[in-house]
Amino acid sequence: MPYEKELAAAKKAATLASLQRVLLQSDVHSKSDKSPVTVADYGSQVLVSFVLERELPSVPFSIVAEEDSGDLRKESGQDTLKRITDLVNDTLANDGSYSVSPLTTEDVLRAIDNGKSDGGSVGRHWVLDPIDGTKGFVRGDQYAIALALLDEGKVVLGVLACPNLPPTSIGSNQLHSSNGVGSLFFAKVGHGAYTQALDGSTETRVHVTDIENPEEASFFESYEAAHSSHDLSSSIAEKLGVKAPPVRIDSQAKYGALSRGDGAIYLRFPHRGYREKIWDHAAGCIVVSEAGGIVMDAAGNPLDFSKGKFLDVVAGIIVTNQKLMPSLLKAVKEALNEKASSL
Ligand SMILES: Nc1ncnc2c1ncn2[C@@H]1O[C@H](COP(=O)(O)O)[C@@H](OP(=O)(O)O)[C@H]1O
Ligand SMILES: [Mg+2]
Ligand SMILES: [Mg+2]
Ligand SMILES: [Mg+2]
Repeated sequence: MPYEKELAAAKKAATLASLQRVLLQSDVHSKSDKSPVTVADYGSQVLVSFVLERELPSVPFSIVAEEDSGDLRKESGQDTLKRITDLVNDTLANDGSYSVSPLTTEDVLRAIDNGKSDGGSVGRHWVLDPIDGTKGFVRGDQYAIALALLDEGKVVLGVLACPNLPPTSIGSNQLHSSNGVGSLFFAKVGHGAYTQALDGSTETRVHVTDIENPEEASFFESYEAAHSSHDLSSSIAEKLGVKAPPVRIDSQAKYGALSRGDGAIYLRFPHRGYREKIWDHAAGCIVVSEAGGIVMDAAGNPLDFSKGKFLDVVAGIIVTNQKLMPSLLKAVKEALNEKASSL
């Protein structure tokens, strides 16, 4: 079966990365674009790179990943580098599946730098967001380890590990895992999407909701208003006739929750000038598509992951089922036109 080994390796990598035990509020740093990064973001990138290299030793290796080692190579980054190294070694030792001598700080820097690839339309490239939703992670809310594989520019498999998303469906007031077990979602092109509890229970196939009436639909959007216009999505929801208030959660956990029918629509409208990155959508996109949903930009184009690390979309990203997409696209067009004429 195509991509079977790769999917198994990706599940193992994302699951191991989700087992890091960290003190939440500490160790938050600011990157040059002012966005936060934590010891756990780096640790996760190291662990995923390490597991993929171990599990797929014969394959040439390319990863397009969010984090880089620049700040950790500076004098001011030495403390953080040490903490990342300890965290990764603790996680590997607790897991026990790999008998290795502890990684050195040099090994850690090298593993982070494995993520330097530019991706593109030729060959195979892993796409990694080691912690998606860092702000959610720091708050103790939703976050995801998101890993996908591109082959000739197309996403062929994806895995989302969501440590704070309960394995049973969420309502708007039950967003947190009550027993501490999270959810894993995975999909392979042409083979459907599946979920299992992050502690490894049996897998079940997932489908997006089959709701046709927008009045019965609920929608997801970013928790952070800086990441997506809440005004625009409420205007779209109103035009469409959605009654329920927005469900705001961080990260690609939104794609996971949508793939199992917890909500019907995901709206994302970044503010002017922001360019989306492939690692923020690749894994979520294949999980939802294989669950029967559709992911498009606001002009109705499919997402193109073949152009390098950026994902150039028209105006925003919208996700829903086949039945609701035509009326959603119409509502989006109207809301965008209204916004343009009011400027
Ligand atoms: N100004 C902005 N507009 C849109 N997205 C942004 C943004 N700043 C950061 N992001 C992205 O939004 C992601 C989180 O998505 P969400 O809003 O759905 O929780 C972040 O991922 P990281 O947390 O991996 O950096 C980051 O890539
Ligand atoms: Mg980030
Ligand atoms: Mg992200
Ligand atoms: Mg991230």
